[in-house]
Amino acid sequence: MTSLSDWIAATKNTSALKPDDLIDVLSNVNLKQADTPSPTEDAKPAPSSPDSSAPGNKDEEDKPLSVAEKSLLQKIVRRGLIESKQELEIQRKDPHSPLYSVKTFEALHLKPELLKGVYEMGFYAPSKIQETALPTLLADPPHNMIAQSQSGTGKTAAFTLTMLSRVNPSIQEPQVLCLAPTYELAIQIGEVVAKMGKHITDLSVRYAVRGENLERNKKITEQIIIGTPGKVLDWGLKYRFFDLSKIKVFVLDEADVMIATQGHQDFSIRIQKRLPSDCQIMLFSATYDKEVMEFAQDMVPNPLIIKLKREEESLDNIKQHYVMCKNIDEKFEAVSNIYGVVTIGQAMIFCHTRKTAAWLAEKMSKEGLNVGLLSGELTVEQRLSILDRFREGEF
Ligand SMILES: Nc1ncnc2c1ncn2[C@@H]1O[C@H](COP(=O)(O)OP(=O)(O)OP(=O)(O)O)[C@@H](O)[C@H]1O
Repeated sequence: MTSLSDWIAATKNTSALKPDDLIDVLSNVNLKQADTPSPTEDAKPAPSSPDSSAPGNKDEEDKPLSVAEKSLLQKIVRRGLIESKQELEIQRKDPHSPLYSVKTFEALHLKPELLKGVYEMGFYAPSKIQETALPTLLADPPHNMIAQSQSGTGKTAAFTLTMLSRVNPSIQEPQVLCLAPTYELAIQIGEVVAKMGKHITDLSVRYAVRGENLERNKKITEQIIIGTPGKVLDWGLKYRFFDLSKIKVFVLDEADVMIATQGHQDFSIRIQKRLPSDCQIMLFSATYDKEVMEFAQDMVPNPLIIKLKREEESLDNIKQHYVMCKNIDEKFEAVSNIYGVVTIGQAMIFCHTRKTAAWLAEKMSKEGLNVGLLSGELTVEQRLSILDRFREGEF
């Protein structure tokens, strides 16, 4: 069983109250302020509790999310940029290459149509990782790079910018190859390419993912291929739909997810071996443990390695409270009391089991609140849709 502080994980827009006023109001609903994160609560659930029907508890049957699904959800949840205050750790294999960073996109001397695309996406200044990565990625001769930083720090935008600045739209053949671990992640990258490259004329992208097929003896004319390793290997090596030796830029995104997916690592290595020696290779990963590091170093010769330490979530402006409840009905009462005294714009309530979540959602809906249910039985697409609707303020 969990306490209310597990239920009420994040609330925002708690009316116009100042934090101290809020504490006063909350004390009236018997909330205690926590010195430490959520206390444990041993109280047994009342008979009416959905948790009490343990034997048939469907939550035990929850299929865990795959690494790729987690990564996709994280990408969607974190729509905005995470601006890190952490120092970058930079390792250079080539002692002669200059180490510098830029504070503006203009300083990168991008093609005007590309700069326009960047600005239209609302990017006014490079993110921390972009400041250091971009001058190196865009330098001539090109440098290889391994970059590790958590999701949302601007890696996709950094390699997309590099792909788009190196591609020659007047040549109708693949010059840029980007590998992603899943169909969904490939599409996400394609969307960024489309937005950022919107003003580049004659540029097109071909997805090499499940469901995409080509007639034998066809040649791909799109300049950028974004795909999953198996399909790309088939198209490049087995069917020769494009010439791997003409690739100028090779990106391997989500390397940590890649190695967690059966077969992807081998396929990626086989693709990499067919690339020309002057091809620029970039590898990105949210984590960088030993296995990822070994794979990265196999894939990327002579790289600049950039690592950005994970940003600790700051709790400075978040006050935590808890209510001691004997059972789940008391918990519901506590939630209702809070809703009774504070105007809550939006809230996320985390429950211990999906059954509890469904029960609570139904009870709250009956009280006239707009509630969305997000739990294990939904597909990734359904979850994304709920998150989108939440973001749009529907709940
Ligand atoms: N320089 C920037 N200024 C403002 N927003 C940015 C900038 N760079 C990226 N973003 C935005 O920040 C979010 C995260 O960026 P991006 O997807 O490139 O990060 P990432 O490290 O690849 O994370 P993920 O793996 O989750 O995609 C995106 O919404 C992107 O549009």
